[in-house]
Amino acid sequence: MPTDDRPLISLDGVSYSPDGLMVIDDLTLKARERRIGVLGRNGSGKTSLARLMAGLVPADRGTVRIADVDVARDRKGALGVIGILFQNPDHQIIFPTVEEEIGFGLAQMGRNKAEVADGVAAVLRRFGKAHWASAAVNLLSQGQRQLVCLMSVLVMNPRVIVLDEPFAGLDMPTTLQLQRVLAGLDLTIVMITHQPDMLKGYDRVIWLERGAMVQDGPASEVVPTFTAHMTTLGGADDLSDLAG
Ligand SMILES: Nc1ncnc2c1ncn2[C@@H]1O[C@H](COP(=O)(O)OP(=O)(O)OP(=O)(O)O)[C@@H](O)[C@H]1O
Repeated sequence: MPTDDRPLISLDGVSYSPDGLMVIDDLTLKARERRIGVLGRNGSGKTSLARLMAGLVPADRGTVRIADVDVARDRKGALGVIGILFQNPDHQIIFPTVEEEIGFGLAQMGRNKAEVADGVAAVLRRFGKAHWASAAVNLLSQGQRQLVCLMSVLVMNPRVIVLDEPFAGLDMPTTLQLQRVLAGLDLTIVMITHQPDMLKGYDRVIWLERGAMVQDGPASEVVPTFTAHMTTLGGADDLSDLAG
């Protein structure tokens, strides 16, 4: 059977330099793996890379294509191929009720009212949360709000989701529950984190420093090197090495 060898994620010579500061420096990345991690210290450019991948900011040089969609130029096309989940759900949520929040993306994609309602009901059912439909988002816990954000992304049926430190601020049981939900998703996940233990078993891990790749390989190779390096840095006797 013929296979499609084109990369699902394709960054070509991407540079991003807001206010003249080089944040992402000539990055090229072709990826088709299902579980991809991006590791790096504070300020290494991880969030900027996530935003570039989702097409939320345009590259100053180079192109970002997800499933052949130029995500910065074709915003409507981008919604159907890539979704992003931020660290803080409150930076993502804009509507007062769960159903409005989840339906927004579908409306942006041009779906009519009935299609939006069907899509929202289906994703709520899928997660056993049909009773949340008319709930006020601000009365939910942070973990529940993060799940609303995840449903808001999944309802658009993207090929890829980028998760930018999605468990920060969540307690251990909530983190473990959300991790289980994510593990069961039949799509490509790009997990942005500075915590190597989040990437156990990942097919591919990119270690980013100062907007450039330090190492690129399976988690079993990159995670131990990254951890050893971070431990050495953490053992230094002052704060002079704080990034930024
Ligand atoms: N729009 C912008 N204007 C100016 N500087 C920016 C902008 N976006 C990012 N930066 C700078 O680029 C660097 C990388 O930021 P980024 O948030 O991408 O890193 P990060 O690896 O996600 O960091 P953290 O782990 O601390 O969230 C930082 O020094 C940040 O201040």
